[in-house]
Amino acid sequence: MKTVDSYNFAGKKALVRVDFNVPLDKEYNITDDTRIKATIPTITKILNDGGSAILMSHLGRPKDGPTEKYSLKHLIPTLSKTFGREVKFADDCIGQSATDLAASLQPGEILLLENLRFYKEEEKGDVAFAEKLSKLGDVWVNDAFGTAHRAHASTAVVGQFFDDRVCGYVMLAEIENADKILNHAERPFVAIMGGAKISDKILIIERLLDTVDTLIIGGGMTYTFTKAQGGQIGKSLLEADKQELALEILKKAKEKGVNIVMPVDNVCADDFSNDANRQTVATGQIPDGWEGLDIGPESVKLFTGIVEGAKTILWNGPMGVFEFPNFATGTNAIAEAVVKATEENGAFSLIGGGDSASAINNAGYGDRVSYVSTGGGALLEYMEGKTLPGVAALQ
Ligand SMILES: Nc1ncnc2c1ncn2[C@@H]1O[C@H](COP(=O)(O)OP(=O)(O)OP(=O)(O)O)[C@@H](O)[C@H]1O
Ligand SMILES: O=C(O)[C@H](O)COP(=O)(O)O
Repeated sequence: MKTVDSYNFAGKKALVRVDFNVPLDKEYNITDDTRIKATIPTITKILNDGGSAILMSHLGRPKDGPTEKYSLKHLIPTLSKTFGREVKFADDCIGQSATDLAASLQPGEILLLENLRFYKEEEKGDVAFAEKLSKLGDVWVNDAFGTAHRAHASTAVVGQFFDDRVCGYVMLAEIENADKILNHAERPFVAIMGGAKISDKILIIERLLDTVDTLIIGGGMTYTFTKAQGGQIGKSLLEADKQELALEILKKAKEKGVNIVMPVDNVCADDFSNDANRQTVATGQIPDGWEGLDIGPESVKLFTGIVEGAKTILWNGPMGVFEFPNFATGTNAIAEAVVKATEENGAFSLIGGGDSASAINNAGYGDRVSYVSTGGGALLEYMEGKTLPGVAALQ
């Protein structure tokens, strides 16, 4: 596999697939720019070599063609600031305007194409669409790890039209760090899985049972386990059809000698809102009409004690509804414990993308853990052992 390090971009127009699928607020301000910052090394290398960069990405999941809400033009001010130069914008990713702008691009210049998903052909992996994209550049660079689990035109199919397919720094770092966890985990290895649904995490949980010493489960998915074991969960999140599966996981963990740790108490609310009335109750004793929205103080003590003694940590998914400050205590406490283990115990800590990454970044801890992944689904699929189409296309 060719990598950015070993490739000389002098005089080349690099067509770079990035994952600029970043969260925007109502005024189109970027609320977490991790994915943009992550691409600085790759783009800087291209420009410093004397090449130019044509950036292509998706944003959101537009259904009906061009939509203001999903336009990548909203990223231009941030990109220009990040790269310290004007970033040009093509208001279409193919067609005459994109072709002309790409053709006139000079060494050291950056061009951003409009949202690829404004064409349904992108997600379909349409070959003719991929070929049109390929005409814009001389070499294809894939640095979109966050979208590498999609076999789309720009992430995979386009590769066949280039002699030179180059793996970017983000992609390399993501794979290297995930492999450290999968293949070289120092013990004790503790995985913390949270978030809303068991169904999204089941494959990774099963895979982890083969490698971890302790699996901590928190967040909304714990209530399905509690209910399956006969506990009272009030109106907490429940995947009723996954109760069997929950019991199956517990059984498998026992067989494999993995210690599964779940909350012993929960902060519950009488309404799904930050200002709801709150009470802390033991696990399995949530009254009717109440729902668990965070782990309780005893669980925080239990979980952080385990995390602080770990040598390898994988964290994916929040411990509660951390978007509500009154229910963010558990998630923030885990973030602090991960930092402590990393700094004081020399642990290697990898934070799975999406919500856990924004929780750790918003708490200001992004630089104090070993690695914050830019991938959500992509990281999980990689860790489940799947071949990612975006990686396969580079090989
Ligand atoms: N007890 C709970 N009740 C309801 N929702 C919860 C609860 N705990 C966590 N959540 C919600 O789960 C969501 C995140 O769950 P999800 O399964 O999407 O995790 P994730 O985004 O995959 O994690 P990551 O992004 O770190 O990979 C958050 O929006 C959070 O509010
Ligand atoms: O945010 C992500 O996980 C990636 O950008 C992929 O987006 P998608 O789930 O809409 O394909």
